[in-house]
Amino acid sequence: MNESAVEISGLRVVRAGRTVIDGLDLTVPSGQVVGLLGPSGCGKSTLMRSIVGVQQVAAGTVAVFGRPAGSAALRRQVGYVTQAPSVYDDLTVAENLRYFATVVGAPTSGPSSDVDRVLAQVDLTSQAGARVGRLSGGQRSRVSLAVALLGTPGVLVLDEPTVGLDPVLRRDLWNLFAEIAATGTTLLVSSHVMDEATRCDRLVLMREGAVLADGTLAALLERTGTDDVEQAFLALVERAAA
Ligand SMILES: Nc1ncnc2c1ncn2[C@@H]1O[C@H](COP(=O)(O)OP(=O)(O)OP(=O)(O)O)[C@@H](O)[C@H]1O
Repeated sequence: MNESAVEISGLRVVRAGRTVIDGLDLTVPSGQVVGLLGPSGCGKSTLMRSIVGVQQVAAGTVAVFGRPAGSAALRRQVGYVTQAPSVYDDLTVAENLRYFATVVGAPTSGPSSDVDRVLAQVDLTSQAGARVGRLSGGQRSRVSLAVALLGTPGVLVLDEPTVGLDPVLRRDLWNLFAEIAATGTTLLVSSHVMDEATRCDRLVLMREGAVLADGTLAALLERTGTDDVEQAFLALVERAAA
């Protein structure tokens, strides 16, 4: 895996007059599930918005597959699921997908239909005719994910996709992320639940708008001499303060 999916250098973001990301450098390798972990307000969503290209940046560069974040050529290359619901409750699952497939210019019918492909990928084929407003929380999360998978993006940016889900649904969703990554897609998944780290190929720990650590869980535990990510995070915070 030579090519990196995302390259960030010297990123600075100012929101409402306050610097919320300051001089951040990060490389995200291709085809992996990368967990973006850190406490609430540390800047995870802001970093993700910068990668998707919807955040005004004050300084630095953000490139996805070598192109500036947000450029037109990346439109089908980057899938994004925000924390806010972004599908229509009063439409069926299939209607939502056909609508968003049209938006991204993906085929909506026939043997190469992207709608059928993503429905199968998130295991919702049997719910295609159901109104989204009537689905369970876990099913709705998978509809949002299916929308982001339209057009086969190379990078999927998922902002706290497992929040509010029960442990079984969380496990199922993480299994699905691994399956998607196995097809070569890069997933950047944020969470403030540290135990979700065990499901990631690689971790980026954030605190106060900066990257505290970046690497595999095993390397992080070894470096900090700890047994889990929560302890590792605390050890790094203490070291930074020392
Ligand atoms: N719309 C906004 N306008 C101004 N400041 C904002 C806005 N959204 C977030 N911020 C600020 O930017 C900083 C980073 O917030 P961000 O949402 O990126 O953090 P986060 O790690 O994603 O948090 P959470 O886990 O709670 O979603 C916070 O200090 C927050 O108050």
